[in-house]
Amino acid sequence: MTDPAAVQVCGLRHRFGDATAVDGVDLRVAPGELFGLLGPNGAGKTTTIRVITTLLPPQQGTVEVFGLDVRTRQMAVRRLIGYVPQLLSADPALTGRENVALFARLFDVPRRERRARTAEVIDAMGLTEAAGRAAGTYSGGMVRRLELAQALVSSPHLLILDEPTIGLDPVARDGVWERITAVRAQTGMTVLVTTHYMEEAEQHCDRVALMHRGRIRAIGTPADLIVGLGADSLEDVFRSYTGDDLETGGFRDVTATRRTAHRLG
Ligand SMILES: Nc1ncnc2c1ncn2[C@@H]1O[C@H](COP(=O)(O)OP(=O)(O)OP(=O)(O)O)[C@@H](O)[C@H]1O
Repeated sequence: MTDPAAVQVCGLRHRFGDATAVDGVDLRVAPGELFGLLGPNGAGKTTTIRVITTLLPPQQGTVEVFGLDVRTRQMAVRRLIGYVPQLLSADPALTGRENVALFARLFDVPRRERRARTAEVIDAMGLTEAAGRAAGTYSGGMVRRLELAQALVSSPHLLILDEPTIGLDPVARDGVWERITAVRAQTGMTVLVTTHYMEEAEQHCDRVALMHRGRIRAIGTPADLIVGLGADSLEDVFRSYTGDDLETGGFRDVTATRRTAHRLG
């Protein structure tokens, strides 16, 4: 039997009242892959991710994580996943080390392994020197890396990151990607990331899915999508699928940036 996909989404649909957020999504992420789910604000990316992480039950369609149905094996799925949401998940009053240790307890890292595991992920995220300081004193990039450490402390098989670099300056963004890439190289972990920074997706993702108005419009390696359309960049590919939506406020950068800036405010 072939190994199950890290994530298998079939015919997923999700409505909020009259609005359809996800409109028949099919998606397969292979084990070990770094997969990017791309799309403007409102495309349905976060809703899709919330179903994959078991935070929202699927209304229609099926979702499996390493062969486990999110509907019937919720707890088993949660144990396989590390999730960094867009919104705050670090406590500004706790030190970096205390924040990570808290996640180690929450995610049932065995007591005798907690201290070493906490130190290991803090080190992997380049936060050893700052680990004794309150997270409220961290820069935006450090907070992101702290949240990555929190998600990694339970050694997840699948790391899910919702807009990991939003609101960060280019140096901090590079720092976050550098750490993600290093952990992945070391562990072979599967990474599913949403981003609307096309150049980052082009540079770091093995494959991407372009999502727009609840549907997947294109899926493939960035290079194949670019060559397939005779485009110059992934940004061009995206524009050809989403049309004017990019200009008419599709990427509400400012709102999203503010949301991040206020996370620890
Ligand atoms: N809890 C909710 N109640 C009502 N509508 C919602 C809810 N969550 C999402 N929506 C709507 O569903 C659609 C898809 O939203 P979703 O957050 O999944 O998109 P997204 O691609 O992740 O965008 P963003 O980058 O802004 O997070 C949007 O029109 C949004 O307004």
